[in-house]
Amino acid sequence: MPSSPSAGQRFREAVQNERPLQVVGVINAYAALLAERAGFRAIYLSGGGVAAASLGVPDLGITTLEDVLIDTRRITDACPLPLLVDVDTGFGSAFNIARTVRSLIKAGAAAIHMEDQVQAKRCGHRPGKALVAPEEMEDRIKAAVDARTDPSFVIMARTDALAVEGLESALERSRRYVEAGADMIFAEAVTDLEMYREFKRVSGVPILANMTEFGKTPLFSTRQLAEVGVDIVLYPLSAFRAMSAAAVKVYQTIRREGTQQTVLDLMQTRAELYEVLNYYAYEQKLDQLFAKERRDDE
Ligand SMILES: C[C@](O)(C(=O)O)[C@H](CC(=O)O)C(=O)O
Ligand SMILES: [Mg+2]
Repeated sequence: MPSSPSAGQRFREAVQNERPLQVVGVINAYAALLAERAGFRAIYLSGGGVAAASLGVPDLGITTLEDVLIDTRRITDACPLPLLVDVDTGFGSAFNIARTVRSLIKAGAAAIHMEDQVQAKRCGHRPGKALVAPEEMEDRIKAAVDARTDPSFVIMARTDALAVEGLESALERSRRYVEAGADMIFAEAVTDLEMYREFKRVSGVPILANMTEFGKTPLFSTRQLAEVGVDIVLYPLSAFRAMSAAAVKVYQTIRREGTQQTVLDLMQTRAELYEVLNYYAYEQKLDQLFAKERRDDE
């Protein structure tokens, strides 16, 4: 067991210290550095984001544990903030879920969210979702909890039931998932602010609200969400959507105009990039090392 607070402990502390805790999606290690500089205390690896950005495929359960681990490791190597990772349905049955949990802890993740959809899952804000029985989801949660090598590692259960079975069922499932060992609840595709209050009441654990854009949930403010007891607010793909729109503009302009002159103001400058990466400190280190080598040679 590590002596300094584990990633899971740091995530739990962040949930306590900031109310509600804003968690932003980081599509790669560099985005994680940008989020850290903007002042966020926790970051997120989106399943839809791994699918789209790392593989160029839709969010339909196509990615594997390995795909998610690669992105997780790169992010946790670069950035100390606690990372919540989307593991979709856990990547298999009980033993696979155990492996998912153990591997993600080793990869430096702080928390996972796992959902009650069938393995051929869909984005939570699209039609055609199908769920497993609550008993099967309870088994998934028990497998995850049992596999934890760090008791602070956060197992968050996501329920997609609201859109499929209605509010009563979603609430009942949340209650059961907490009883099975889930530390926190992710109420997916919520349509009314007041519903969060119900999720909080029945589950009695921290609640996450997903403020993904262009979906089923209105873009509530942190103040509105705090009033109904939400503990964590997620912005899974906001920066990725903005980066992608900027990229389209830049590509189209260069192609059309034969120069990037008119889109320079969309770009981060070289100096800004280097500042984020601490480039000059690396350069100085190199200079020192080489100077030392030269002295050693003399
Ligand atoms: C949170 C989510 O699971 C994700 O993978 O980022 C997605 C987000 C989205 O597609 O907008 C989801 O809500 O299903
Ligand atoms: Mg997802």
